[in-house]
Amino acid sequence: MDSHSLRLFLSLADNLHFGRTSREQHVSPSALSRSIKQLEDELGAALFVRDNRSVRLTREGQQFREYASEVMNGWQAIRQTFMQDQLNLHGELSLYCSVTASYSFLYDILSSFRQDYPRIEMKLHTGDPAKAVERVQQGLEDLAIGALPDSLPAGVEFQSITRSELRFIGPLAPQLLNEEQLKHPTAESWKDVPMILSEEGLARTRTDRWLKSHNIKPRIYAQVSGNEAIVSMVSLGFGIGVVPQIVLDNSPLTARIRLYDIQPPLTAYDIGLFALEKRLKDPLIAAFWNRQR
Ligand SMILES: CC(=O)[C@](C)(O)C(=O)O
Repeated sequence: MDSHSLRLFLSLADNLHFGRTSREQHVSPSALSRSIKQLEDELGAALFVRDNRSVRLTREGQQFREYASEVMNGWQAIRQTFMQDQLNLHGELSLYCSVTASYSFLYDILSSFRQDYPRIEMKLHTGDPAKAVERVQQGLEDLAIGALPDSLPAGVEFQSITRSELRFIGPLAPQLLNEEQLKHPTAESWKDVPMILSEEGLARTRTDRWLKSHNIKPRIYAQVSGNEAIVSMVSLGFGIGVVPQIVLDNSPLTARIRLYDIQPPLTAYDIGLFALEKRLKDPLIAAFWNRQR
């Protein structure tokens, strides 16, 4: 039994007409019959007497009608209270994320959050997601979005939102890696390959580990902060780089870069929300945190 089946029952009890009830409640006649039948099975009593022409409530049906309308009134009242609480919650919430995150999955999250909590003002700060955890730790942000590190610092909570592969990318022109270099990356064959790397963060650690496992000492052309900046440097032909797929999916420059198939691939990113554990009790932070689950 759920609020939907109670609503259908009450409507049929008012209308005493299957066709009209199914139209009013936007359900098919067969779904309506099924729902009523299920209620009757659960209760072990017939609620309606049906014959070809008419529908009538049984005595049990009349009793159940009183019960159902009390439950529905209680349900409406509690929903109203919760909605009022949401509407009353107000203040500022700061969120740090990359430009990519703000265009992609965060867009939907923020637009529905705003509908439910119209009086909470979001302060969005964009930057390099490699700084997400430290910005939350330093108390500069209430919440931040970034990739889950191999070990999460004590006191910081993480909640996953999406996954994204880490991809090696290069410019369309000039061609910086040939087939041989891709199939057999060695210190010798890669020694002159220019690389654009993140200054810090997980992509950097994972790339460094990969390079080391092939004994490659990278020729670092530039170190940049933020994945969007890596894509733009790479598309300009300055070097090859490593970025999460989601950044490519949202980049205006994808037509100017190529993807390299490097095996085995780097470990994918688990992208999500960070907050300080001790601050999760703050009603504004909790409102945002708990609705992602
Ligand atoms: C880690 C993160 O926030 C993203 C979305 O993958 C990114 O922008 O790099």
